[in-house]
Amino acid sequence: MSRTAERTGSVQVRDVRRTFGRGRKQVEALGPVDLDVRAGEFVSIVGPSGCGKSTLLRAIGGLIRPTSGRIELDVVGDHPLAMIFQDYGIYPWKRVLDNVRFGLDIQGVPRREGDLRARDWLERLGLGDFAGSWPHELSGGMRQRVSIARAMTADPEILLMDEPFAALDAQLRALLQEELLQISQRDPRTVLFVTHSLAEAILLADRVVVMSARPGRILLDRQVPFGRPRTPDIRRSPEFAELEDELWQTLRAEVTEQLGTQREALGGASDGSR
Ligand SMILES: Nc1ncnc2c1ncn2[C@@H]1O[C@H](COP(=O)(O)OP(=O)(O)OP(=O)(O)O)[C@@H](O)[C@H]1O
Repeated sequence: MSRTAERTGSVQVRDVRRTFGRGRKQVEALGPVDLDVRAGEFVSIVGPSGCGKSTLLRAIGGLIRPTSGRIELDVVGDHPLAMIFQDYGIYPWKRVLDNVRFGLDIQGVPRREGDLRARDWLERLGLGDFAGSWPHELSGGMRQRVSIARAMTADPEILLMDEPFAALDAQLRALLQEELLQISQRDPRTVLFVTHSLAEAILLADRVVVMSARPGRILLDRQVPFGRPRTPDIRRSPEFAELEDELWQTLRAEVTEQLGTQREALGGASDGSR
């Protein structure tokens, strides 16, 4: 059983802002954002392109510092977080098993135990026969499974997933969504999941948060009206369609506004050049 049985892994984001650059090149990327995620809760984050979703995730993951505000994680382990990115983040020079064991190697877990845990997750993700393969020998979907296996093997209290399925074709994406749904129900833990797909967001999460155009703030925070365990069949229910529609209405307004601003900026630039 994972550490969430001890109810750790909650996340508190308080009045967090992040800017990049200085002077005229300064970009207000994020905030102010307030967000509470309970231990064991799965929260999906959606928002227009460039609104600061990755920035928020990277700040929670400790990869960047907020410009202001604070982030608190209620965790007990020394390595409480794992991140999964769109580009898989696996090392081409390491075989599959070594990639999956990598986080454990860093934690100083003995190799034998690391191998057992890594093989266990490779089996669960249908990659048992590929432990000795090189990443280039795998398909995109298999590589993404390797990065999921690596994150899960580390048994993090908090899992941060940044558009993990964006690079996959529609069928593979649907398959991995279903696998992730099963994994997250069998082995619950705190997950923050960034996606551009509203249906994916609802299928997987307990809550969906919609962010505004940059600098991203939280516009809508909705509980998903389906308990656990659930199956992908919920996609066919009227409640699913209703929530998807509500999220889209909010998101649509933001995307439209963003497009308008971009058009104005382009129009201004071309006027100026005439
Ligand atoms: N290291 C950086 N230096 C300068 N600007 C940055 C940096 N990282 C992000 N930004 C800017 O901050 C804004 C938010 O970026 P971020 O990647 O967080 O958005 P996002 O919502 O994840 O976008 P997408 O949905 O397209 O992946 C963007 O305008 C981006 O250009």
